[in-house]
Parts: sequence; structure tokens; C-alpha cells
Amino acid sequence: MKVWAAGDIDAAGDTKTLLVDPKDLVTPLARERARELGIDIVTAGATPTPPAVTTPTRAAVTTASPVAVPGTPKPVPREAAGGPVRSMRPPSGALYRRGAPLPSAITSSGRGGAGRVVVIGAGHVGMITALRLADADLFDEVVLVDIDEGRAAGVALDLTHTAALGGFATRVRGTGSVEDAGPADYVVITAGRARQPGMSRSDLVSTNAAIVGDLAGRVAAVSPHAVIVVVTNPLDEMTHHAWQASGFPPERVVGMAGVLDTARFQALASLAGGGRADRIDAVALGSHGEEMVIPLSQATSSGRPLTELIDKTTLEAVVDRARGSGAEVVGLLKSGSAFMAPGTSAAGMVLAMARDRGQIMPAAVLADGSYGIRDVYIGLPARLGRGGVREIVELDLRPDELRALRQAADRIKERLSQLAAVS
Ligand SMILES: O=C(O)C[C@H](O)C(=O)O
Repeated sequence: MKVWAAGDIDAAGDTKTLLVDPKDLVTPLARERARELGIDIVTAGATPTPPAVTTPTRAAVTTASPVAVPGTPKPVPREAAGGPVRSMRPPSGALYRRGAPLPSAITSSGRGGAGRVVVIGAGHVGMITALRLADADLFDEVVLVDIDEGRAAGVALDLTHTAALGGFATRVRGTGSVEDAGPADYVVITAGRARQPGMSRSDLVSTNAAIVGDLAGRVAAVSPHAVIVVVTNPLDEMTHHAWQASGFPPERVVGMAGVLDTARFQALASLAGGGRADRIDAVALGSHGEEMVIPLSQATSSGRPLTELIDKTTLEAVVDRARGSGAEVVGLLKSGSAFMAPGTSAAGMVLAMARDRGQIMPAAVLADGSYGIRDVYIGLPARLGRGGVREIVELDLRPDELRALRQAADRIKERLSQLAAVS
């Protein structure tokens, strides 16, 4: 009996079919490697199976095929739609428009799933993001990328082992580079340094700008039609930076923070007597930091204003605690930062986009003049669709809330100019 490992598959060279003995053992990694290389593993004496079509080989990675989300109209293949997807920026100056044309997906979708998501960074946040994405059983493949290739492969294999438990058929793979991951429909960037107790998110700016800038450029080369979701801190600045480094239209670069900050507010308001967290409607806007704005004019619980259920002082304390929740977790963990809620939030955004139901979520988006803010990435309510941000949604904020939001924009702009000065 021979044990076929991934290295044996690599050593098989240009072989298209590998004949193995019925007594041989082929490891799951070897099978995965074979699929990647387009090699059929055939057991001697067995009836040959038709060639697998679920995963594009590295040579076939530019093949375009549409996302197929149940319940949505079948997208038109890119070629039929008239060549490469153009920027969706409408000429009128409003960046995002309801019903604007959306790019079709680009990856091979063998089992009728929603293509491939690449999650960069196999740390805790990347791990939870991948877990939630796999559990949703929506995508064909989730690929974890990490400079520590063994970690990416190990986490991916561990997650693969939960397929029967979680009830999913999404393939999970781990690799060491963006290039090896192949083209994606969605790319989540979680890579970068996490803050330690006593640090602010802004302390990470220059270290993480170098990492995010490099990754965004490489993602743009490998996945020119993807939507990038940035998770790395400082979030608003890193999303802006990724947008510039990728050269993507702004609707295809979004930052994940508002979903997380909102979820924290919902959880904490629930603990303060606001009813079930999932019945609390609220939205966290502004920056992912000191200038976070949680407009209480928009906060309700089962349709009732939250201000009727929780007294003003307590509610303000809840807002403050939500604003400081990231630091609170960092302080408790002593090493590293939060990952359950951030990973769940990032996956939630990707799933909302892929499902294409026009869900509104707070996200770091390039402001288009709504709320009197423009030319800066900041947390605003955004309608998400398959191709990223469809439109920025304007809420009827109180004057003081609007003022706070504009101040947040000014502060983010200041930090961006400091970043530009040092880079
Ligand atoms: O706060 C951090 O440093 C990580 C993350 O942004 C969070 O809010 O948990």
C-alpha cells in the first residue's frame, strides 16, 4: 500500500491521470492538490469518473461564469454583456444608484454556488470569517491565505473536517499567497497587526498601510472584478488606502466596522433592558473609533424608540461602551483583539452581497456628498448588492447627529493626510 501525499501529486508533473492501487491511501490534501492541478486520480480497476469541474485549475483561472444565487435572475455572462465590467460610477455625481448595473461573478461555479471568497489572514478574525462563510453553504470555495502557509492549510483542513457537522459543501482551502488562491468574487482583507492593550487603532496606521496597500494591489491583479472587504485597522483609513491601491471603483471596496459596532450596541442595549438584541434596530456610523456616531434617533426595539425603554444616562453609557468595546476586549485578552464579532460581521457583509437582496448595512464607503460629506471613506448606511455598494442611504438624522458625523469625516481626512505625508 502506498500513501499518496500532496508532495507526490506535485511530483506527478504534467500527468493528467494518476492511476492508484485500490489499496493505496490518498490523503485529502493530495486529492485537493490534484484538483488544483487538474489531475484525475483513478483507482485501478474502478469505473472512470467524469472529470471534476468544481474548481478552476490554475491555468483556467480567468474563466468567467456568473454568480448563481437562488431566487435571483440568472446573470448575463460578461462576454455577452459586452466585455469587462466598467466602473459603476454614474455620470451625475451620485456614486451609487439603485438598479445600477452589477458586475457578474467571475469564478467557476461547479455546484451552482456563489463562487469563491478569499480571506486574507488566517488569524482569529480570518478563521471566524471563513467558518461563517463555509457554514452558510453558499459559496463553492473559501480560500484562506496567510504568509504562514501551514497555518492557512491547517485552519482550512480543520474547517473542512466540520463539513458534515456544519452541513456544508463549500470547499475550504489554505494557501500562502493571493496569487495561488486564484481569482475571487469577494476578498476579505483581515491581515495586519492587531493592537495591544494601551494602543489605539490609529497606532497601527503605518505598519498596516504597507501590508494592506501591497495586498490590495495584488488582489486587483489576480481578481480584477472582485469586491474587497477591508477589516484591518485603522479601518476607515485602511479602506481608503485599499481603494486607492487597488484602483477599483469605490463601490467595490468597502470596510467592515459599522456592522460590528452596531452589533455591539445591540448586545449592550439588550443587556441594559432594551429587549432581545436581534429585535433592536440601530446603526453605528462615523469612524470605527473615537468618532463613532450611534444616532439614538434611529434606535428602536421591536419598533419602539429605545429612549422609551432605557433612560438617557444609561443609553449614553451604552453608546460609550459600544464605542470602547474593541479596547475592552483587547484589555481582557491581553494579547490580540476581538475576533468572534468581527469575523461574523465580515462574513455577514459578504453573504449579504452575494445574496443580492439589497440589504442595508452600515459600512465604510466612499462618501458621495450624502450627509454633506464627500471624498473620504467613512461609516454610512449602504445598500449592498452582488457587485458591492449599490447606494448610500440617507437617514433623517438630528442636527447634532449630523454634526458629529461630519466631524468624524474631518478627523478621518486629517489622519489620511498624515498617512499620505509619511508614505
Ligand atoms: O479594536 C480592535 O483593535 C479590533 C477591532 O477593531 C475591534 O473593534 O474589535
